[in-house]
Amino acid sequence: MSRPTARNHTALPKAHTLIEALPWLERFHGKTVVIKFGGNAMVNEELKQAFAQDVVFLRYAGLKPVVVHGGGPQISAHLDRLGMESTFTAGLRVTTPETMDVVRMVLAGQVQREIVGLLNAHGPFAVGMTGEDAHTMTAVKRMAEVDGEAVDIGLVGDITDVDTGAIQALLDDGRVPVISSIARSADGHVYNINADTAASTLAAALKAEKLVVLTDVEGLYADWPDSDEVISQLTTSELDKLLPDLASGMVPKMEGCLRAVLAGVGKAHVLDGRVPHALLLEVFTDEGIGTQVVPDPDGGS
Ligand SMILES: Nc1ncnc2c1ncn2[C@@H]1O[C@H](COP(=O)(O)OP(=O)(O)O)[C@@H](O)[C@H]1O
Ligand SMILES: CC(=O)N[C@@H](CCC(=O)OP(=O)(O)O)C(=O)O
Repeated sequence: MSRPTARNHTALPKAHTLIEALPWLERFHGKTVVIKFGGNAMVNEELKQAFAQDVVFLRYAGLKPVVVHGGGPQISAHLDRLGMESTFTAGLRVTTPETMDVVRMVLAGQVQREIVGLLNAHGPFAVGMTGEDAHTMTAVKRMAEVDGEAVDIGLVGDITDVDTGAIQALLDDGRVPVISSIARSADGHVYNINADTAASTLAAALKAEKLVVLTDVEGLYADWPDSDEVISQLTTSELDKLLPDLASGMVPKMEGCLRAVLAGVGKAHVLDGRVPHALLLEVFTDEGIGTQVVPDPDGGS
């Protein structure tokens, strides 16, 4: 079979595309990137495989990707199959002990396994774990806030401590940790953690270079749901002012981005996971996609 020659007229644009990645490869080599793969971004096989290719590409390019996954729609679908209702208060799932069993089974037993399988089709990279493993995330019970009142929503937790030891050991060994948003409390309860919160807390604890949140919208809309104009960049103080006006789906994401950048993560991005290879485009090209949160120029909040 004959190979196209290097003089082929299609070769130069390809070389330009590869060279465009060079400054980013230089900048991010050896750096940790936390990627939150939302349940709503796991729409079809093609997108899931493109996501796995991107993560493995980052790994081969010398970055240290850490995947934190969601699975809200998958949990709701399973509860539905069991004839159990899904109830959300202030964007958080009301989690009874029976619901928690399903959350744990779907996140750690189904969604995480699927992502691990997709990544490991490329090599022995992915190792699945939950926040329970090796005390990676320790939680306390979290209440929801409705009209200024604290509401009990069951076994929903907030992370109080992160032990990055197990994740670091996996990264040092060249692995890609794939983490489900479940955590244990010091007194042995298992809590359901919002996956955006888990990803941003881990990004902060790992002192990641970047947090990338993949979801099912193009980014943060300025005037949602009335307009689809995406805010391309926000500083932490601009985001802080905007947070009280945001609708529920975006609150944990944008709160997480703010928390991560204030804690020293270089940048946080919300990207459209329905666009194939959105992750790769964000990390390795000059293309400005989605919404990025950057530190204030003066270093303040
Ligand atoms: N200002 C906003 N900009 C974009 N999306 C918004 C905004 N406010 C609320 N949303 C909603 O947030 C959703 C994303 O959150 P969520 O459904 O929790 O996704 P995921 O499963 O990826 O975590 C969007 O699909 C949209 O319906
Ligand atoms: C407390 C809480 O609401 N937990 C979420 C955990 C999964 C999640 O956050 O998944 P997405 O990122 O796909 O929404 C839930 O039970 O749905």
